[in-house]
Amino acid sequence: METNKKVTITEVALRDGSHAIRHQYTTEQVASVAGALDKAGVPYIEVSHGDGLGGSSLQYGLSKTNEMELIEAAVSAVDQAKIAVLLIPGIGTVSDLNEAASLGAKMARVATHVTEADVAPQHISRAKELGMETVGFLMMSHMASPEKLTEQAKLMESYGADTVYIVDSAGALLPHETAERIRRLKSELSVNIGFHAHNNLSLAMANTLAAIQEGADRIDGSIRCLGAGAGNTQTEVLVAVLERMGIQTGIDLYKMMDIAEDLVAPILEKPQEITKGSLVLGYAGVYSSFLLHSERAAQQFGVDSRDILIELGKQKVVGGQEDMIFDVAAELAKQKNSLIAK
Ligand SMILES: CC[C@H](O)CC(=O)C(=O)O
Ligand SMILES: [Mn+2]
Repeated sequence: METNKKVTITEVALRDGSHAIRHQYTTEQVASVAGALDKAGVPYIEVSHGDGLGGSSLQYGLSKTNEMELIEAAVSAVDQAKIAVLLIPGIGTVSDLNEAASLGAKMARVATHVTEADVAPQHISRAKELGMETVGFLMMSHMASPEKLTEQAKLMESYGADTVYIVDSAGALLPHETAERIRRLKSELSVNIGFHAHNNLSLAMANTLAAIQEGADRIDGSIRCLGAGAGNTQTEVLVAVLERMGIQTGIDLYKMMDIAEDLVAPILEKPQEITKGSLVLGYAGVYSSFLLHSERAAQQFGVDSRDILIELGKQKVVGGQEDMIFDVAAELAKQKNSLIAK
């Protein structure tokens, strides 16, 4: 692998990690983690509800703290780092984006299902008008062929995205599939290409390195693996690995290790690991953010959460269809009860 290369890291624990702690971040936690990440040299820190701006709802999970207060706290805590926000059109609105920008957010990551980039232009243009850096974030990328993904990535580029991300929302991609997708985007687009992994099949690091090898410019990580499902590529580990490979991130490894240990570990309800539930997310190709919802539905309906996830995978359920989790659980319970009654 080439050396003297540079990779730009976006830390997503304060957004993707929100799923793992049921959106219970406090302003104190966000300010202390963002401030410490800033001092460690992390260039971009994403802060929002797990499902992006406007995500706080019964459908996606209510936030303990209004995300605008979290964004404001993060902005005040940093000197060099830029605060990013995630926005899924339809969940987040242009007025959410206006408010986040007025509070000092400098990057908008506009996220769509991998085949639905065409819902993004309005939000990308508004973010640009607001002077924000823009990212087109193609979620559930394992569900599209490399050809389809390239077509959708080109749409994001045509709307003005400065960077286009391949997002492995389910942690389902294998390294050769990641490499193939990044290679195509690098050869057919002119903008920066990014990669966002989930570790459900223990492949986040392998996929990330495959992406970097193919020329990915930007990589997402979550410190202490604090992200949905089994978490993302673990940022402090990535910093160490890239340092060993001679790839520059500008991030201080010792400081990151201390933040992980002293500030982030205490936030976790339990250590991040690949549980049977998160493994099935990757195996069945289901949104990582569905994990806790499925576990709750399994308990409520007395069924196995793995069966719910496998069925959701078969039905190719996508983000925004969280209500299907309960429908599937209810259907499985009905089938189970009718078998018992026979
Ligand atoms: C529901 C939004 C989602 O968490 C965005 C993301 O990080 C992903 O698709 O992996
Ligand atoms: Mn994610």
